[in-house]
Amino acid sequence: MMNAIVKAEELSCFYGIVLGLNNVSFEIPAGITGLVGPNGAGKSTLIKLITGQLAPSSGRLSVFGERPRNNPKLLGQLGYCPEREQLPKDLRPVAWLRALASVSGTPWRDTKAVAEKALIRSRLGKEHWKKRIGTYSKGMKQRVKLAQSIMHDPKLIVLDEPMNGLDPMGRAEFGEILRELNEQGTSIVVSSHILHELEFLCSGFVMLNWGRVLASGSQIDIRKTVVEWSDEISVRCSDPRLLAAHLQEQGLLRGFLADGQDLTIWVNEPESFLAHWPKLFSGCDCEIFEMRNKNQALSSIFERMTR
Ligand SMILES: Nc1ncnc2c1ncn2[C@@H]1O[C@H](COP(=O)(O)OP(=O)(O)OP(=O)(O)O)[C@@H](O)[C@H]1O
Repeated sequence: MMNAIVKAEELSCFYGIVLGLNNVSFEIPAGITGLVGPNGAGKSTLIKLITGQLAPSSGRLSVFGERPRNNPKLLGQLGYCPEREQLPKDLRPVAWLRALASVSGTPWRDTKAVAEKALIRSRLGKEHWKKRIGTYSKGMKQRVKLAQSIMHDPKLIVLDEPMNGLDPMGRAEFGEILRELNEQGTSIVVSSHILHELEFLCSGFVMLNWGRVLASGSQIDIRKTVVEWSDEISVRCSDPRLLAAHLQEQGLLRGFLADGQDLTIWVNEPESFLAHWPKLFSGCDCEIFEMRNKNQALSSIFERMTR
């Protein structure tokens, strides 16, 4: 890939014998990229590798062409927004950010401007600046954390599950802020265990599960992969032949096999089928007991990610 900003080659990271990431290779271009996968998939591990907090156990990872570990020059170009909340309840946001900027080497007289600019960019309304952070909503705290990560004007911001706990409106607003930062030239890597949360925001994804990359690339690339993996679907139901006829009438099937209460179907457009199956099954007088993809692992991931 031309101009990859993050490149992993056969990258592994183990915690003792626990597997964090297992031999993954992928590239992330400039733009907004989602790291998606269920809990324990390896998202935080990857984020900690990108931000130099962990060292690879084997393989290579480069960010803007350089190794992140023990690389202060590179780390100065990265912003990190951790999953955990580590904000002081009793401070007001400007005081907190000024302290951080000062610790990072900004001359004290400049810290006010730096802190305020970051709060404006992360869209924390000025009317809230006089309140203590402890009184803030989840969404407002996220904005303070974001401001914290962009004070030094990084080229890449990495955010670990920033949408967690936000309501749909809060997620949409936070997405807007990230999009605006990206339009101003900052690349963004953002993780979530819910694909749906990031679908509207990210141009590309790295999909992880059990420390492995299931798929990576643009939304279009990934959809193609998912389609290839899951065109065979098994259904246990009260009347397989009736259901097969119902689906066939709608032109959805390439083929089917009915055996007792088991129906195996090969669908033409798995992605759309899996997204709409309740609607497609409705109107058929057949009770559905269970539905599985040929690739079990994928079906559960797919379900969890697309829910
Ligand atoms: N400090 C650690 N010590 C031991 N094992 C760890 C440590 N951190 C993560 N792991 C393990 O590594 C694997 C990947 O975890 P990781 O936190 O990267 O996943 P994740 O996708 O970020 O999940 P979550 O959304 O739950 O944070 C899991 O099996 C996890 O238990």
